[in-house]
Amino acid sequence: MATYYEKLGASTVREVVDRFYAVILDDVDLKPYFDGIDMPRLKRHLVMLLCSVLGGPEAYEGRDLADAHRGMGITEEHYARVGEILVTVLRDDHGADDDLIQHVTTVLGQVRGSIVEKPAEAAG
Ligand code: HEM
Repeated sequence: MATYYEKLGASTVREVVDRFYAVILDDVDLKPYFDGIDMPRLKRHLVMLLCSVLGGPEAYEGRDLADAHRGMGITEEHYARVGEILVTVLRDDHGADDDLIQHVTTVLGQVRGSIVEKPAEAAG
């Protein structure tokens, strides 16, 4: 059976990552996190990560996600927004099917705890 990676294709993954960061850098709340960041390197690492999450042969050679995001004070809300951007780009711009979206959503749930440092305030 074809992996998600085979269905989508490596060049599509690169397009997804390009578009993903373009949308993020266009968001006034998210942009400041990326000030001074080496974007080509960041893109390369996210492409590797996404390829391996989707079942491709690339090994992820970036930093551990908790180490990479430590001290940024990423909020629950910003994490959710970034996750939505990724899902929207995959689904609406690149026609990813429900199975693939479900898989990515599951992984986003799994890594959330390593990236979010400021959980949403409890209501009330
Ligand atoms: C949604 C899930 C996320 C994934 C899968 C993800 C993935 C990654 C990856 C693979 C890297 C590169 C690590 C390395 O340098 O080796 C990275 C770095 C980074 N991420 Fe994320 N990220 C996520 C969410 C976020 C959010 C919500 C923000 C901020 C709003 C963010 C901001 C950054 C920044 C600024 C860096 C660069 C760190 C540096 O180079 O010093 N990320 N992320």
